Amino acid sequence: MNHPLIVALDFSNKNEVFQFIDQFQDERLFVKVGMELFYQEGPQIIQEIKDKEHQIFLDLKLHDIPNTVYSAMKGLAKLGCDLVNVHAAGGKDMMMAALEGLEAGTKAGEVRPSCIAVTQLTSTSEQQMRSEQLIEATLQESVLHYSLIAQEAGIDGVVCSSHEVKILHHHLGKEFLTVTPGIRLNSDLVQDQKRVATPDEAREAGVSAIVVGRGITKAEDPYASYQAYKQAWEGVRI
Ligand SMILES: O=C(O)c1cc(=O)[nH]c(=O)n1[C@@H]1O[C@H](COP(=O)(O)O)[C@@H](O)[C@H]1O
Repeated sequence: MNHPLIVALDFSNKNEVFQFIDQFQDERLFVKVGMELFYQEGPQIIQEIKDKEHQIFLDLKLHDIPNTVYSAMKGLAKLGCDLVNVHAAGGKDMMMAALEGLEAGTKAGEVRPSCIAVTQLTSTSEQQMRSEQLIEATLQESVLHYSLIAQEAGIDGVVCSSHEVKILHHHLGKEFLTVTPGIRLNSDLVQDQKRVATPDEAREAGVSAIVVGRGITKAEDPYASYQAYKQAWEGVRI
């Protein structure tokens, strides 16, 4: 993965999606289709976006028993996305089933989508994690633990916040993908996110890909905002 800035297409219908995408005539984007859009427009939205030659992260965060996740991933693999995800809390067997489903559903001659596991949502604080999930470890320890079981299951990487990336690199190596939402420019509102970072901080932490939604899609000038995020994210990578 070549350090993409992934734009979260959190829109409720395809008119809004294409109004947004059509502003980027000269750019091949990496976009994220999440639950809001997928549940309302269905699987055909994926092909319509692919027809415009954009790369796709299908973010449905699967979390169910291994058999169900296997079958769901087998179906999703046929859509030909670049990246999909599961919740690491579903467990190692479930993550292995997800990968087997993806292998089974990928068309001959095509590469299976990369699969990453959500560790602790970026909208979760350490205090919430402790009181609501009854996890006594620190948030970093919990993210590291989920990442370790994801790696043992053969998963390609994780979704976490930029704050946990250095410790993941230390224990899991730099090849293991780290995809971080909760990205904000200093001038942006934090909204419902808890563990946020700027694009520069994410780059300095060595993040593989950042995910940006409202900071771009709800900006007065989405194209200018995308360019501002991209510039900050690309900076000078070491
Ligand atoms: O899996 C994700 O993409 C995800 C995981 C996570 O821990 N936090 C998180 O915010 N996301 C997604 O990343 C996007 C962030 O959007 P903004 O907060 O608007 O930038 C949303 O589409 C979320 O669904």
